[in-house]
Amino acid sequence: MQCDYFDAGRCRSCSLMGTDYAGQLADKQSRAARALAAACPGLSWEAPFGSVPEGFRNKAKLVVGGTRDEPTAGILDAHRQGVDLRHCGLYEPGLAEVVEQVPEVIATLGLVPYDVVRRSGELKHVLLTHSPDGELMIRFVLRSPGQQVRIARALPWLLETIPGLRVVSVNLQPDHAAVLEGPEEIVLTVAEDLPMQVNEVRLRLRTGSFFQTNTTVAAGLYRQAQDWIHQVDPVTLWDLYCGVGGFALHALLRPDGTPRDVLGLEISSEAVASARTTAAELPGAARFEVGDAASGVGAGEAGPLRGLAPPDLVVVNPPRRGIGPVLTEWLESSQMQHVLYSSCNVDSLARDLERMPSLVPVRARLFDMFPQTPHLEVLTLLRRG
Ligand SMILES: C[S@@+](CC[C@H](N)C(=O)[O-])C[C@H]1O[C@@H](n2cnc3c(N)ncnc32)[C@H](O)[C@@H]1O
Repeated sequence: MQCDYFDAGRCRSCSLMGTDYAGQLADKQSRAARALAAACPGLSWEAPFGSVPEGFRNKAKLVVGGTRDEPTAGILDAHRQGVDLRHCGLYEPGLAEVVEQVPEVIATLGLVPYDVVRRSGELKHVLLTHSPDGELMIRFVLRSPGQQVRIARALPWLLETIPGLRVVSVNLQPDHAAVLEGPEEIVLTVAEDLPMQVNEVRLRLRTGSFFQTNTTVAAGLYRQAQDWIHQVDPVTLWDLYCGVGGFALHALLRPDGTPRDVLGLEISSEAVASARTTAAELPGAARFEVGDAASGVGAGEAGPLRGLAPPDLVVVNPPRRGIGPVLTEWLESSQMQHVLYSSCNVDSLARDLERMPSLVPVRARLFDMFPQTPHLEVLTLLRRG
C-alpha cells in the first residue's frame, strides 16, 4: 500500500507502510511464535488469518483541529496543531466516504475546534463506526455542553446528509487531557445502538462500547474460537472482558444444539447492555454482568460471580495490559481444564503465560487485525498440562 500522508511525513501512524503485506504477516507470525515459545517450545500454529491491506478499518477516531471555517480531521502534529487526514486509505469504503465529509459537516454546524495549546474551543474529536450493513454511528466529543444544541438542531440535516447514519451522540470530555472520550454521553437519535452483523450473530453496539477494529478479521477470530470451543465442548463457559459479547454469543449452543451455560463479565455497563440486547434475540440464556475481571474475577464477596463454581472453560480477551497477576493466579490455582486467550499484545500474553505454568498453549493462530502497523492479535487455546 502507498500513502501520500506517510510519504510526505504528515502521518507516521502506519509504521509498516511500504513493507509488502506478505512480509508484514510473516514478521508478525515469527514475533508471535517467539513470544509463546517459552510456554510451549513445540507449539504448531495454524496458518495466519490475514486481512486486506487497506480499506479494513470499521472505525475512525478523528482528532479535530484547525479553525471554525477550516477545520481539520485527523491527528495533531508535534506542535499540537491539526493535521487533516480525510483521505486516509485504511477505512472501509463506506466509512471513507463519510470521513471525507467530516470537515465540511463540522464547518456547516459551526462547531469550534478545540485548540489544545490555547485550551479554547469546543469540538475535540469525531468518532465514527461503520457496520457491515452500511450503517453508521457518529459521536461528537465536546469540551462542554455549550455547542450541543447546534448538533441537536441539525439532527434532521445530519441524517439526510450522511448516508446510512443511524446513531448520533454527543460525548462530554471536559478535562484538558489526551483522553478520547468522557463519561457523559447524550444520544440524540431514537436508535441507541448500531447492529454489527458478524457471522450469524447480530451484535449491538452502544456508544462507548469496545468493538474490534477490523470486522472481517473479527468474524474470523470469533469463528475460530467457536470451532475450538466446540472441540472442547464445555458445558459451562465464562467470557471475561466480554465487551459486547462477541466470543460468548458465538458459543451459546453446543454442537448437538443444546444450550450452553454462558456468562460474560465486562467493566463497561454500556457494553453489557449491548450484549444483553443481542442475547435476548438469540437462543440460550447467556447472562452478562458488569464487573472487574482483573481483581478476583468478580467472584469476591460483592462480585457478580460470587458463589458460582468455576466453569469448564474461560475465554479472556483483555486490553493491551493483559489479565495481570490476580486473574492469572486464580486461573492457575483453579481446576479449570481450558482457557481460550485472545490477546492484542504478545508481550503481556507471554508475561501472563509465565504466571500460569500449568496452562499450556496447545493451539494458536495469528489474526492480522491491524495491517500496516506492528500490532497483532493472537488466539491461543491453553490446556492444563
Ligand atoms: C480487547 S477488548 C475485548 C472485548 C470483547 N471480548 C470483543 O471481542 O470485542 C477488552 C474489553 O475489556 C474491558 N475491560 C477492561 N478492563 C476490564 C476489567 N478490569 N474487567 C472487565 N472488563 C474489562 C473493556 O471495556 C473492553 O470491552
